[in-house]
Amino acid sequence: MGNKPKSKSKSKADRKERRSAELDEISLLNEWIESQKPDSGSNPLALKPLPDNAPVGRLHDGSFSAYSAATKFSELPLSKKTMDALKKAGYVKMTEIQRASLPHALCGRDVLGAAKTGSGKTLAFVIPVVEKLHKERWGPEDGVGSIIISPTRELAGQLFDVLKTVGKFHNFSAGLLIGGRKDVEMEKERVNELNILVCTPGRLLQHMDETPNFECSQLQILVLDEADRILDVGFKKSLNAIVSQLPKHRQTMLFSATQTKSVQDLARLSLKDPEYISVHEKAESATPSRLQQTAMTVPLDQKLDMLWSFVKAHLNSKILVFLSTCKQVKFVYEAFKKLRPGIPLKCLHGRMKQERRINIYSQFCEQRSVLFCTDVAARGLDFNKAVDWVVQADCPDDVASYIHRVGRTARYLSGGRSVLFLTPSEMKMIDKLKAAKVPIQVIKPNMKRLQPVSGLLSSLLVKHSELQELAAKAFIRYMRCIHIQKDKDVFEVKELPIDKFAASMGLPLTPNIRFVKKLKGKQLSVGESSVLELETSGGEPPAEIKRQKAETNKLREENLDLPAELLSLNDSEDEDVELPTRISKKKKKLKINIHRPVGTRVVFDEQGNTLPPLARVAGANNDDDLSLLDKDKRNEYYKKMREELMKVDKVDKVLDRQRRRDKRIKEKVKRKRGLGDEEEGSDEDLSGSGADEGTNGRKPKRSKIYFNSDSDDDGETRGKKESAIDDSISLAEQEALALKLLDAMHQ
Ligand SMILES: Nc1ncnc2c1ncn2[C@@H]1O[C@H](COP(=O)(O)OP(=O)(O)OP(=O)(O)O)[C@@H](O)[C@H]1O
Repeated sequence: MGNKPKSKSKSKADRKERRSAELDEISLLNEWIESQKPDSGSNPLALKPLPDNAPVGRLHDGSFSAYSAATKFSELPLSKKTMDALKKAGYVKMTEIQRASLPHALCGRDVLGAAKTGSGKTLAFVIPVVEKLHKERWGPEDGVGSIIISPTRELAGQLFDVLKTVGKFHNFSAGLLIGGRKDVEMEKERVNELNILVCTPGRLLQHMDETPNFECSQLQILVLDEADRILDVGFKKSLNAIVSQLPKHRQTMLFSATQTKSVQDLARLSLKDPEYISVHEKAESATPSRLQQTAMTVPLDQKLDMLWSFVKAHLNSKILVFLSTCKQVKFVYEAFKKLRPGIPLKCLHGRMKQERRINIYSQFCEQRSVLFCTDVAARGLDFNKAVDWVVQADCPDDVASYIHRVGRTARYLSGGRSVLFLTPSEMKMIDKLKAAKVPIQVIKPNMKRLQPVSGLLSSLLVKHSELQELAAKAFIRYMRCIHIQKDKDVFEVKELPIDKFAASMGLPLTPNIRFVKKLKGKQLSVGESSVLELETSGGEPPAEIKRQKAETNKLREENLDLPAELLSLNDSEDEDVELPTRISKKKKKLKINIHRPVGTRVVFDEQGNTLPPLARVAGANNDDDLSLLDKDKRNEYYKKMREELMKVDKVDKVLDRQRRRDKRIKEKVKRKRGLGDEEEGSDEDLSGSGADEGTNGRKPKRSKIYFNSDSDDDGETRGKKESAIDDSISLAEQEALALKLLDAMHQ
């Protein structure tokens, strides 16, 4: 007790002493930074490095060491707190981008930094953020001092971790503001106390719009990681809205492996004489030197076979597989999982709940496994233990996207390998990659080692109707994705073997696609009924809208936190889907494709649910997913089913012809009736006569019969009446026959 006042005064004195030491340190750092500023526009990498063990900081003569020539963190004018944290994390030597940009950034300049993937850009902006606020003695009452914006939630989370590492011994408050989190109300209460925000654009804008008293008028530093992505059209509106609420007087830093060079973009951010730092601009390749890159031609309908074979051949690796849409990721993941390849499988896409996304991300960091993902994982992510392979099963949108995807492997000093599957029509991508200094080698796949998976998939789809729906959606999404791609040199729907592709996914029939019209075409091989052609009746949307839509769809795939006005540009989830396995909500979706191949008619049960064509076989043996793989059994079943369906088709055609004839006659009768009215009198008379048919013994007039045939008479009467014009086979008989056949199929 007696000691208490003493220790209190001691701790007060300690605090005072610490504060004064901190102030001294800050003033020394400011002096050091100011006196040794690198020339504006100079490249620190061109300077001769300081000799080993050379003194750093204030020298004997009162001058300071030249930090622009620093190669180690310890040679930079950094606070002790930051230095200790870097040391603790094991960071000693700087990477090239860090050496080139930190001297400029530490003296408050705007920086536009570009360096290969995995080259350490994160520390190049996190250190200046922390140092700036430290030197300004930023505290909770000062509000938001720095904002770091990332295009994806996972990347924002990763940046937040690096910030925690570097700021470990500092006293700032920092917050991760990303969409998909439920605690937004709590966030709103606390966001005004945060000094550093790491966020996605949508969530930041949400706070700007909704959080009372949220303001960033004191902002010191703004950072855009993956800047070219954030400046891209998909984020344009949100970024403009954000920037309009920030003070113009601030430091701005933009980093990416594929940096923007657009003057317009930079003007939007009001950069002041930025330092352009592109450390690998003169390098031989735009990708890491330890990365081995290959590409191979894989016909679209063999893609899944190739992917399956690849996975089976690399069971001890950590593999990242990129596909172009969420639905494909879901389908391939679910289907392959059921086929148990012998390695854990995971999937990551923007439609997943945030918690699950985080779990999957951390599991993949730790485990040898295959992660199927969309471009949500393409940028910035640094999976803890090295990724061995990046497989691009679907062609990336452009060269930049390729570079970021392959950049998930061969990071920092480690090596890695990548393979790109290209359909024959996508091979032009190779020229584009080579022109952008990507050393990619085209190799021939070893077809002997190909393990076909399509047969297994069709069996799976029989058993799991939900998988059939998923496959159909994946198919449609893929087609739409190709359709909206802006680079038509590479992506062309018309070049794709659509029916074969659907079959390779195990689909019993090719789903209809709303945005395209099926037309007969010569590109098709026998057995394929159609090619897809753009529907032109409504007129093509202007290129910019198409592009915005494509971009927005892409962002949706990545589930970035988009503002509502951008989301409204999007089609609803299933807009293009006309699935045989579900009843569409909108009436107009109920289209019948009369051109579909013979034998692909869909069968419904009593509840109106469709039955997969092989459901009967599946029902016979439920124990094993692979039980339907008896080839003979399956072929026999297909043959029988085909015959039955052909019979039904035949009857359908007769019925159709009959109906059309009925219609023609009806119209004729109507026309006649028009005349008859004049001749015979009232309507009453007409209908009455028809109803009386057979009772007065007179042969009724044909027109009256057909007028009545549309009434609610029972089938028998109708049959009798119809027999008056066609005595070969009645409509009722034909319908009964059709029903009988359908019934036979159900059993
Ligand atoms: N100076 C350093 N010393 C040792 N390791 C470092 C250093 N700088 C960065 N790293 C490590 O290198 C890896 C890649 O760094 P980082 O994620 O910052 O790369 P990047 O350039 O941002 O890549 P991308 O373009 O893919 O976003 C990380 O694991 C990081 O911890």
